[in-house]
Amino acid sequence: MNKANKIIKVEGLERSFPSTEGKGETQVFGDVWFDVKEGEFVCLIGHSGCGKTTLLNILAGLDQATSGHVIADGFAVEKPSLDRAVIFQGHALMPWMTVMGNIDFAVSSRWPAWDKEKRRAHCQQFIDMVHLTGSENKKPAQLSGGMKQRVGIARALAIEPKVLLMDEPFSALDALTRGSLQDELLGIIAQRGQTSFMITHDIDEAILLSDRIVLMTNGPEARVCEIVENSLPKERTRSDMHTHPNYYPMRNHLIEFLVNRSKSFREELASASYDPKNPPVVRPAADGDTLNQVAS
Ligand SMILES: Nc1ncnc2c1ncn2[C@@H]1O[C@H](COP(=O)(O)OP(=O)(O)OP(=O)(O)O)[C@@H](O)[C@H]1O
Repeated sequence: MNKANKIIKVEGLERSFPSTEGKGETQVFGDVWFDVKEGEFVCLIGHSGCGKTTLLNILAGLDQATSGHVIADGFAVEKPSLDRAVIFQGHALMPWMTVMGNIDFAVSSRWPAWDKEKRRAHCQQFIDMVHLTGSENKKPAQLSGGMKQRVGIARALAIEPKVLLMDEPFSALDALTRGSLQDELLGIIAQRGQTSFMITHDIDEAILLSDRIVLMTNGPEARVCEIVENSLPKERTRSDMHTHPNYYPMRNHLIEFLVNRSKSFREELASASYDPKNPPVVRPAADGDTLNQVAS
């Protein structure tokens, strides 16, 4: 795995919509620059309305930026691609199809030349991976919320995307189901070295899953305030991460951002040292935070 290979490059992205007053435009976010490297898990955190879903939709090719670009594996994103699979908040499953049918539909789009037997064997691997063995012939209405989201994960991974894009995939689930799915996702992603980008409101989810966390200030005119490097060991689990000395420095830094800095960032933005192309990179840790400006 080449950590330096940037699979996604977000370059000066801006999205504006016609303002509700009918005059001019309202900028949701602008001058957004960051990247996602091969094999990396990047989370985006920000308050409601800062444009997280809009940004993810642009990464997926489902929406167009007002200005700026997204480069995915060397090419400008202009439309959806099977190289970028999306897992939505809702399950977005086809209700008339079985678990196998939903996954097979995606797999047959990816590899139209494969015969049914080959497709089914491929789908089965991913059904087994998300622990849905035995539920192949069930329809979405016969599944719990967690099972439906497992189908969404299996379907996204089965097309072997270069990047997995996730928009708060566990937010509608109860805490226990969310926890077990986070654990499973962590294991699957580590095993496959899957490059991933996830939007979340959940600080612990971000600390558990991500290598880096992009902090967005409040909208309108949201900006990337900072990039936080995860200072916990890569081999963390949900049950042991709280005991690591770097856990509270990480958590407190993220809470402080959401409670205060996401609102007051305009003052930091005005400081001469802030460069949107190279937002500050901070690594909160028990032995003191390290802050560095990293050239992109
Ligand atoms: N098609 C659209 N037309 C006009 N305004 C839009 C459109 N889509 C999004 N917006 C506005 O853009 C802003 C950001 O919306 P978005 O859903 O991206 O935020 P978010 O950070 O994902 O919020 P949440 O965390 O609540 O899901 C909101 O003010 C929303 O009203």
